[in-house]
Amino acid sequence: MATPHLSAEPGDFAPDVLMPGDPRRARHIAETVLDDARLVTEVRGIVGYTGTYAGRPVSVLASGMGVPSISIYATELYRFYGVRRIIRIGTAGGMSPVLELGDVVIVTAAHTDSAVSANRIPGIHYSHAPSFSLAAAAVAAGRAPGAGSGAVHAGAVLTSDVFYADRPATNDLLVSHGTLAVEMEAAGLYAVADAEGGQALAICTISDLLFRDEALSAAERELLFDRSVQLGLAAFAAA
Ligand SMILES: O=P(O)(O)O[C@H]1O[C@H](CO)[C@@H](O)[C@H]1O
Ligand SMILES: O=c1cc[nH]c(=O)[nH]1
Repeated sequence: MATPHLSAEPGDFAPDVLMPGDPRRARHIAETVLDDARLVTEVRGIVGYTGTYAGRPVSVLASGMGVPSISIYATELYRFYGVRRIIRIGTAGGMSPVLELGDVVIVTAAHTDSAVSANRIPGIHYSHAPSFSLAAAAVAAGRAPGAGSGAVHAGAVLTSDVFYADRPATNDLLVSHGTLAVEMEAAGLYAVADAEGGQALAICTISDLLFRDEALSAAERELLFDRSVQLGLAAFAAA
């Protein structure tokens, strides 16, 4: 049975789903990483594919941008399609000066200004955290020999509703409290996973730096995901 946002049939999605924001990135992952990938949904151009990787069934579905969008797709996957684990394959803006373009951040916590989370549990400042086993497995894969060049970090991000934000003082405070980067979905994914009894992780590639005028082109952004996809697949296999 289809949902309002997914035209896939029951059983079309694997229990493990990689979730990039961009539908083109989802197609690229399906075509270059999965074996025997087949299209299972394309409502609103949000494409999803299911195939195998190293003999294990794996799906990839785009999330669109922002907490509301990823919350819809993650809820429908966990609630109606039997999905158990979702790993977001995203980009993020580097806030901490320890980061360089192309570095990978395994998101072990997500602060947020998102209105979606503001009143999730009234009176409570909710902690947005990933599955410990997925995060630990991804960190271990990032430290393994042959994991590729560029640093792999583990730490907190800001999940923001606002892409074009002008808040240097807030950013300084976040960095002084250990925040590494900013993106727009991880906290929403983690909260939905908690609410639906699923597991989740976000692995983000640094596509631009907020403290220095450097950014990757759209084409470079597309190519840089290979390493985070490999870490995500290794985490699925090991966790
Ligand atoms: O590259 P994705 O995964 O979409 O992630 C980041 O890029 C988008 C903003 O350009 C937001 O969705 C943000 O979280
Ligand atoms: O949300 C995002 C994603 C990438 N880069 C940013 O600056 N913000």
